[in-house]
Amino acid sequence: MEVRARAPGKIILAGEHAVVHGSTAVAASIDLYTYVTLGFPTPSDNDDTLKLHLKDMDLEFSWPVGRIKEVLPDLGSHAASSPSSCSSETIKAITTLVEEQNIPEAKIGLSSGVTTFLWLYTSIHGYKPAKTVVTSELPLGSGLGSSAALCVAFSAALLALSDSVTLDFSHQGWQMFGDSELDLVNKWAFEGEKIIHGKPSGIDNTVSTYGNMIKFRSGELTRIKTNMPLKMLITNTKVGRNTKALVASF
Ligand SMILES: Nc1ncnc2c1ncn2[C@@H]1O[C@H](COP(=O)(O)OP(=O)(O)OP(=O)(O)O)[C@@H](O)[C@H]1O
Ligand SMILES: C[C@@](O)(CCO)CC(=O)[O-]
Repeated sequence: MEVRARAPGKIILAGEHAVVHGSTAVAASIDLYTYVTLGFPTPSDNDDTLKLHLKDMDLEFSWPVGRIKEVLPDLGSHAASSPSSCSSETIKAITTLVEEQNIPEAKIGLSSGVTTFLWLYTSIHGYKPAKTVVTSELPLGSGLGSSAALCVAFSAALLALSDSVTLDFSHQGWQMFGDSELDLVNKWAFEGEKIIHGKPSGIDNTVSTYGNMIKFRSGELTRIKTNMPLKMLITNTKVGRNTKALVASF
């Protein structure tokens, strides 16, 4: 069985950065998406590995599930329905798994995304073998929420194949999650964002999860419903920045 999830990027219209310190911000989703495809091998595939393919980045990772068990022996009973934070010991253990993959120096910035994947995957599906493919229309590190879209798309795909979400697999095309399922996606995505971002306010994963426009303050979300599409011209300066470092400097 295979699922494909997509999550949009965002633009913050007011309150960027100040939102980290409890001010109100307004954000809108944009029509550029990150896509995650997830599938489990069948027994006849004889494949006992967890695979991640970052297609646009031309990077492929593969971990034998036995190795994941060795490094992360204490996952306990993974519970898709109860999002939890990644402890510093677990981050250290996952970092070992990421370092063993020898990411080339020029692409080392992607390692936090890979760490986040391993945390979300093992928290929701434990030691199960799987194949995951990521593609994205979003530029990374440009303020358009690529990390949040990645976390939301990971969470949505992982939850779609868990017992916590019921989907109609005979349906062709995109399906929308219900409100309680979106809530779960958003909570897991926030836990993922914490790994990439350090101290996120949660606005990026929230607008990527619910779409449209939102007002956000200290974790409180107000959905702004508009039937009028908002036209925005976004210019890519191609000057990247690292949001984790920026937020930490305030
Ligand atoms: N498609 C992707 N594949 C792998 N990693 C990704 C992908 N998209 C985002 N990431 C991870 O997110 C990091 C970029 O996050 P960062 O928060 O710095 O920028 P952003 O999310 O694009 O911008 P902002 O948070 O300011 O809106 C990358 O370094 C990488 O670790
Ligand atoms: C810079 C910031 O305000 C938005 C990043 O897109 C950080 C955050 O709210 O987590």
